Formats: sequence, C-alpha cells, structure tokens
Amino acid sequence: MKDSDATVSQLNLLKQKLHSAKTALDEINEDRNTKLQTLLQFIGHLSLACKGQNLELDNKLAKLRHKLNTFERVDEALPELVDVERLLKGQYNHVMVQLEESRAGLSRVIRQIQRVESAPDRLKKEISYFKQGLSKPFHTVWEYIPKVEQLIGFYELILQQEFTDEHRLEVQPKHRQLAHELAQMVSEIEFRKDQRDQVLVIKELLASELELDALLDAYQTILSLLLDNIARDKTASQEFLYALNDAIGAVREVVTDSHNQVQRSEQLKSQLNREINANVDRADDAIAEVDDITRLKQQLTEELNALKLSLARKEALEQREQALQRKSIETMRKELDALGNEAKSYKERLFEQQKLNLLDNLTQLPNRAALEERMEQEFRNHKRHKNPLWVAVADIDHFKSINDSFGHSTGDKTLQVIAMALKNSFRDTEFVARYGGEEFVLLLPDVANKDIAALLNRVREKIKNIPFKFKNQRITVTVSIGAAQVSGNEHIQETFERADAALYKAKNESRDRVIIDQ
Ligand SMILES: Nc1nc2c(ncn2[C@@H]2O[C@H](COP(=O)(O)OP(=O)(O)OP(=O)(O)O)[C@@H](O)[C@H]2O)c(=O)[nH]1
Repeated sequence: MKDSDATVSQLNLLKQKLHSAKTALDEINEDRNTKLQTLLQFIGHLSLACKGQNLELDNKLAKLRHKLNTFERVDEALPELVDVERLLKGQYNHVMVQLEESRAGLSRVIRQIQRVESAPDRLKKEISYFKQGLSKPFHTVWEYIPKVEQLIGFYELILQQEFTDEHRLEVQPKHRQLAHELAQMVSEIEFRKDQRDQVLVIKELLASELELDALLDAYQTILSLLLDNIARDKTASQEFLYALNDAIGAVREVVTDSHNQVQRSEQLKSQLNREINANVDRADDAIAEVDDITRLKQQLTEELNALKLSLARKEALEQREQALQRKSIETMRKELDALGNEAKSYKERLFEQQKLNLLDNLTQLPNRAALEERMEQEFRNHKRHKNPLWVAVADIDHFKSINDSFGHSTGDKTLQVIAMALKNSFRDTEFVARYGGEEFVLLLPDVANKDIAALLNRVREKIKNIPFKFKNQRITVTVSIGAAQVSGNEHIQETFERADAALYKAKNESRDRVIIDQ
C-alpha cells in the first residue's frame, strides 16, 4: 500500500507541474497582449507622422488603430499591415510621379532656352550647369516648384525677346518692367535666413539702372537659391519616407515571424499535451486495474519517466517561446523608438517650415495666408460671442515715390519700420498682417463703436511722427486707413471689402486720414 501512496503523491506532484505549465501558458498570453499594445502604440505614432499626407492612408491607420483594440493576437493585424504598407508605397510613388512631371517641365523650358544660339557664352554655360542639376530626380513636392517654373518663364521671355531682336542688349522699358516684376516676386518668396543678404543685394540691383546682363544674372541667382531650397528639403522628407517604409517592413517581419512561431509552438504544445494526457490516463488505469504491486510499480515508473520527459520538453519549448517573444518585442520597441525620433525631427522641420510660410519675409509680420486663417478664426469667435469685430486696411501714401526717389532698399526699410510701429500699436489679441506691397490689414476684436476712429487715428499719427531721414532729408510718411465692423449676416470677407472701399475713399480725400464705413 505504501508503494501506491507514493505513486499517488507522485501523481499529485505531476498535477502540480501540469498546473504550473498552464500558468506559464497564461504568462505567454499576457506577453502577447504586451506585444499587441506595442503595435497599437506604433500605429498611433505612425498615424501622427503620416497625418495629412494622404486621406486614404489617414483613414486606414485610424481604422487599424480601432481594430487593434479588438484583436486578441498580434498576427490578426497582418492583413491590415499589408494594406498600410501598400498605401505608403502608393503615396511615395504618387509624389515621385508628380515630381518627375515638374522636372520634365523644367527640362523642356531649359531645352527651349538652349536653342537660342545667339545667347552669350557665359549664359550658355550657366544654363548647361543648371540643366545638369535637373538631371537628378526631385524627391519631394516643394511649394517653390511653381515659382521656379514661373521664373524660367520670365527667363525664356527675355531670351525670346532679346535674341531675336536687332538691338540686342539694349535696356528697354519692358526690361525695367521685368525687373520690377522680379523684385515684386522676390518679396513674396520666403527665403532662408542665410540667403537673405544675397537676396537684398539682388533687390537693390533690380531697383537700380541695371544692364540686361545683370537682369539675367539676377534671375539666375534667384533660380539657384530656389533650387538649393528644393534640394535641402528633399533630403529630409526623402529620408523620412524611407525610414517609414523600412520601419513598417521591419514590424511586418516581426509580426510574420511571431505568427509562424506561435503556429509551430501551438502544434508542438498540443502534441505534448496529448502525450501528457495519455501518460496520466495510462497511470490512472494502472492504479485502477493492476493488483500486482511490483508490476504496478514498474509500470508507473515507466509512465512517470515518460511524463517527466514530456514535461521537460514542454518546459523547454515554453522557455524558448518566451525568449523569442521577448526578442521580437525588443525588436519592435527599437523600431518604434527609431521611427519616433525620425517622426519628431520631421515634425520639427515641418513646423519650422510652416512658421516660415506664415511670416512675411521682409517685415516678419504674419503674411496673407496667416491673415486668412486668423480672419476665419476671429469671425468664428465673433459669431459665437457676438463681440464687436473690426477689419481695417492701412496703406502707405505715395510709397512709390519713396522707392523712386531713394531706392528700393530704402523702400524696404520704410516698410519694416512702419510694420514694427503697427505691430507695437496693438494688443496681443489684435492682429496685424502684411497683406501685400505697402498694404497692411488689422483685425480688431472688442473695440466699441465710439472708440474705433480715435484708436486708428492714434496709430495714423504715430506713423506720421516717425522721424524718417533719407539722404539727409527729413521725410514724413503717412498712411490712409479704411475700417468696417462685421455686421448682421455678412461674412468677414464682405467686411474686408467695405474696409477696402473706405480706404479707397480716404486715398481720394487727399490721404493721411481714417475713414470708417458706418
Ligand atoms: N521697396 C519696396 N517696394 C514695394 C514692395 N512691394 C511693393 N512695393 C512698391 O510699392 C509701390 C506701390 O505703389 P502704388 O500702388 O502706385 O501706390 P502708392 O505710390 O503708395 O500711392 P497711393 O497708395 O495711391 O498713395 C510700387 O512702386 C511697388 O513697387 C516691397 O516689398 N518693397
């Protein structure tokens, strides 16, 4: 009987072992949940990084995030990841096709310019250098591309006019007009800080009595500055896109691996479970049926040995499985971290770019795009809170004569000083933008009807009293201002038009005055 007691206690021991094997299995499942969470986190970051690039991709990632919350196993995400990868690749290709078309457009124009045989050697050399630059593909859509095309259009125009003309290098009024247009355009483009000195020199050159050669040079320099910008930006977004593709590829590999591992382990485990159960059944039968204790002992010892062996194999299998899971989680974390860093630096660059895009280069005031955004925002606030909201348009009087008498760069400095004076005249909740040329727009919420004229007249007087001194000559610069209040059911754009019409009146009534459209 003693022997069979020992056997029963051995069996209990085995049951305990089976129980701990089950606990280990539960732990593996928990591990899987961690992995699912990591993937969820990864998709979250990926969505943030890709936001706004492609609507379908945005939606797909949002759906995937939602679905991952309902998945029980990482490998269920596999088909969805294949879809996301396809969209990412598609987006990349789409961008590439667009860029290739732009590049082909530029090459076509350059080829046309090159057909002009009478062009000076220096210019020919510059054009062929420029053409070499175009032989490398672009990698990102860049807002300057249309500008580049426009510039080349001007360039082409000069060449068409000049080299078919009898009096070739003679400066004509149309060239002055072109110089003026280029100057205007240069003020609209946001150049990088390190390019601004060079741009200033060009602006001064364009405002002077320039030779045709110098005009061509100016075009050439602006072109190369713009192309340099394109080249710089391309590196950042290209790297980012590559990193995204690599990261998603790597994660998919990890998921595929773990999917295969899980399948293999599960087959092995169920085979082992069957073996263990058969061992226990045989041991149970032996206890129930056999009365010869020596044979029972011998039989049980055999079964127990077989059981021990199966359990040891199962334990080893589970340990290996856990190690593999840990490793794949680790790989995914690393990928996630790398992508997180990549996305962060890309976002920073985008943010910088956005800031640059919303500021006027010359005055550092918000530009027209920023104004449009802010107008919508102020208008929404006005609709919600019913507070008074004014739109005012201020325009420098006879500004052209400052340019004509003292030069373009003096004109630029005047614009900067007036912009600063305007900016300092208003509260933080009020908004001043450079609308274009020598025109500024003000958005003034919460100013009462009775106060608006006095407020704007103070600003007008302030500008009038700025002690400008050009070429040792004391100059008074004045502004005219038109203003209107958002009223009734009108849209703020209509208010803007009324303010503009009031400004027009102020200009007609001998300038240096404020007119409020009532
Ligand atoms: N220096 C400089 N001049 C600019 C800039 N943008 C526009 N201008 C010049 O501003 C002048 C505006 O001239 P007009 O529209 O005739 O107006 P105005 O001379 O101010 O006359 P009124 O508005 O009628 O009082 C043009 O000569 C433009 O070339 C710029 O960024 N810098």
